[in-house]
Amino acid sequence: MKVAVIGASGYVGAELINLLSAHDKISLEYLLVSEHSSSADMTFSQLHPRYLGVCDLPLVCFSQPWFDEKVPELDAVFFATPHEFSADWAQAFVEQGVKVFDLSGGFRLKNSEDYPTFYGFEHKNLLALAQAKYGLAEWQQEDIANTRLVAVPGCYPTASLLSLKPITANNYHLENSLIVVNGISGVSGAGRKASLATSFYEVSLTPYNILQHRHQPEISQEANAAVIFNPHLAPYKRGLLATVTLQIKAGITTKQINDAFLSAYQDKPLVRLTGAWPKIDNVANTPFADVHWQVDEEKQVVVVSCAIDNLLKGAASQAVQCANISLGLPSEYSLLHNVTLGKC
Ligand SMILES: NC(=O)C1=CN([C@@H]2O[C@H](COP(=O)(O)OP(=O)(O)OC[C@H]3O[C@@H](n4cnc5c(N)ncnc54)[C@H](OP(=O)(O)O)[C@@H]3O)[C@@H](O)[C@H]2O)C=CC1
Ligand SMILES: CC(=O)N[C@@H](CCC(=O)OP(=O)(O)O)C(=O)O
Repeated sequence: MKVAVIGASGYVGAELINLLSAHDKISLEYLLVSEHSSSADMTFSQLHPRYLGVCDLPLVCFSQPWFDEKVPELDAVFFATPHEFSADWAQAFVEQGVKVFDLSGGFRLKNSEDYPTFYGFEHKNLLALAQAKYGLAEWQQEDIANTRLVAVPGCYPTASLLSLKPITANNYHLENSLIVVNGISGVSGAGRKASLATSFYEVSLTPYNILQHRHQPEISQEANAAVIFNPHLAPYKRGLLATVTLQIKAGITTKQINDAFLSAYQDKPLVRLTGAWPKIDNVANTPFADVHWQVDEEKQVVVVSCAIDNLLKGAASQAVQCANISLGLPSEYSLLHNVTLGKC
């Protein structure tokens, strides 16, 4: 599969390029940045010296002439770009027969009216939005294999949904009861562009975007249950933890909950049922999601916690899982033993 990555100068793009460089069924052809990028005319490894000798391809500015000339060479494209950019451009790639893996939120919400509210722009490509499929790799394999446009899940939604879905998919949760998701992310979650709010000296553990974060409708949509989502920013580089508290129906047993998690994940090697509360250090720089839960049958309460690397399972490695599924490969192909550096 011949691919391009748009957003190659960003944090997610860089992780993706590293993973794709190590993938023997995917050939990385072009690395794109924005039309006026400060990284234009550099090589990838000049910008990210950690990858010197791993990937030294040039960073090229995305433009309409580039699209017209190069798109016929491609089988797939990964967007690691701002949401509005992929919302504007993905359909054009799909129309040219190029499969799209969108790592932004440009195609995650089914209701187009949520875009102005949660993303701050009107979605102009409603056909593509209607055709896009959500790509939580452990749960939506068939959709991912059959669609031309995969909406790779957000970082917080990945950890939240891996926690919630074994329960909500079995309808074990008490309908109309409060489901609360508390999330904590490090500063790489905010991307590479400098900002005072995410400057290391400024960051101190704090909630943010309470009751208005764009991941709330995404989690509710995919869990098929309304949630309250409380994101927190913490002073470390990478890694994310989501802890979900929910009420279960009377009579649902600990064994039923345990069986739901086992049956969902026992044949999914990238989701590890750890038997102890997960820690960010155990998943940072890996494609794993570590999950643990506890049930109080008497109070009808379950608490589930999931830790992931926001840039990997929360973005780049999950996109590679989606590409693997599209290629008919096991979703973990090239990820389990290649979490360090690849070659391109
Ligand atoms: N960080 C995270 O933890 C996660 C991020 N995501 C999503 O992935 C996407 C990328 O995030 P992240 O890497 O953190 O962001 P960064 O800010 O680090 O990178 C953004 C990238 O997009 C490029 N870009 C910006 N504007 C345009 C444009 N108009 N045309 C083409 N390229 C453009 C930038 O290039 P340049 O500035 O050089 O022009 C840069 O390469 C976002 O949609 C984000 O929501 C998803 C899950 C987790
Ligand atoms: C710490 C921080 O700022 N995190 C980001 C979420 C990560 C991200 O980029 O969002 P997507 O997963 O939707 O693409 C935020 O809260 O907006």
